[in-house]
Amino acid sequence: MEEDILDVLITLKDTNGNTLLSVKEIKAQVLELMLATVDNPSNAVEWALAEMLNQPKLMQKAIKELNTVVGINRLVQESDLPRLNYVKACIREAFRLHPISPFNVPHVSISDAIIGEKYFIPKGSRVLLSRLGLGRNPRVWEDPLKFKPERHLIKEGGGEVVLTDSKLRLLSFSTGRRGCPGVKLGSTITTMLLARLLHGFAWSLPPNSSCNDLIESSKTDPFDTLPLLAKAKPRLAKVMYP
Ligand code: HEM
Repeated sequence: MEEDILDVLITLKDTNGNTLLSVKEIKAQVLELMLATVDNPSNAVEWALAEMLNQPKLMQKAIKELNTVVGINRLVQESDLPRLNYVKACIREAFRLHPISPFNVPHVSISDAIIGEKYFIPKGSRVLLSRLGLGRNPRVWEDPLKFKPERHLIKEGGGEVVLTDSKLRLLSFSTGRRGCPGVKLGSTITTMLLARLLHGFAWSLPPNSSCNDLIESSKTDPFDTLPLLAKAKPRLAKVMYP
């Protein structure tokens, strides 16, 4: 039988052949994986939906892409994801504008370093990267507070949009040896979630929705109120829904 991650954690041994991780440590590892896998995609997708409901033209563009790539006679499959570039651009924009936390997890420098020929970081410094500072930096992003997925589309040659940014112009999965090891899985889950929600349902805002206020307040207080309230109506044939 194939081992899953829990089997691997339980059977890990130290150099003397003794069990490496205690039950408490295994629980902590599993909890961390579950939080990383659930919280990041749901936060990005919820914000992408809110922004797209606030600018219905963007929603229409994404639906057009889904109708072309997938059609309406089957559900979105993993093999469709490389071609759903507009949907991925919307997710990148949600990562840029609405990160799940203000800072990346702290790192400690293991030696003296000079960054960008300007900044001296002494050995032992605790370094925090500001996700908001990167994603909303007006020197990097034109009209930084505007949700504009088009900025992530690769103009020449129509290359594939990916959710990582190795130059750290925005912080999605971070980079380097402590960067997220779940890039492939995280990208698949997030893109599939948004693609299936948009493909399977027509979304609208209830009367007197506070969606616009939510987005406006996120410009001044980025970690202000969620959840988003929205109505979903099936848009595919009845047999398509299990
Ligand atoms: C959209 C989905 C995800 C996003 C945006 C995301 C983002 C991140 C970020 C920003 C970090 C910190 C990197 C750093 O310290 O510089 C991180 C670390 C980590 N992520 Fe993810 N992640 C996602 C999904 C996942 C998934 C699916 C898994 C595993 C199943 C995972 C496992 C981890 C682990 C174990 C670390 C700690 C790595 C280390 O400290 O060396 N993540 N993630």
